[in-house]
Amino acid sequence: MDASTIDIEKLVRVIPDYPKTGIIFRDVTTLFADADGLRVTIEAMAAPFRDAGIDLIVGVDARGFIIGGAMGMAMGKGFVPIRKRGKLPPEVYREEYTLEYGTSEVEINVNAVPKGARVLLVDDLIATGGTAMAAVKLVERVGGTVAAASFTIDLPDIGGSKLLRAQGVEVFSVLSYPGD
Ligand SMILES: O=P(O)(O)OC[C@H]1O[C@H](OP(=O)(O)OP(=O)(O)O)[C@H](O)[C@@H]1O
Ligand SMILES: Nc1ncnc2[nH]cnc12
Repeated sequence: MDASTIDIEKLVRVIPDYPKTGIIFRDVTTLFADADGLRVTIEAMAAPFRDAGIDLIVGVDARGFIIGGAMGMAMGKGFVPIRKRGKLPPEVYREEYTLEYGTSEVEINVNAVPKGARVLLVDDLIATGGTAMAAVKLVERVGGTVAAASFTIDLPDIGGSKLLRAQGVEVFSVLSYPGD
């Protein structure tokens, strides 16, 4: 099956008012539990960046890890994790940020990215862009550049993808939900 014959949107479960009232939660675990859904999504996320001179994939704890390893395999690149606070061994850099339903802190190992590396940032979803902007800052602090970012889902009206583009990052998403 290819992207034209599988409706991946149908595989994303929608949960209103989770984890807080007013949030429409878009759950990709149902999409990734489906073999064709997983493959078609990863291929679609990788396709725009095959000739973009990407050196490395970086993904954010935890749903970004499901995508990150698969993207590394699909593109023949390595994968580096950005983790929630306290999960990586020293030495790390840390950034605090706000997301659609709270605040959090993420970390990267100080030597995780070769100096000057062109990074493709991947995650399941961009809403406020708080998580992605924290990831951009961490990659820059270790000497790399986020050249592009690929998401399964964009919630464009919340503004994160616009913020990221304003930083000079090329942004792609497979699915988009205006109005969320
Ligand atoms: O654009 P933002 O408003 O920052 O929201 C997007 C982030 O929110 C979710 O992660 P979450 O922090 O819920 O962690 P999880 O992957 O561990 O579920 C999602 O996987 C993104 O990383
Ligand atoms: N609406 C949403 N659905 C799933 N994950 C999210 N992360 C931030 N906002 C989200």
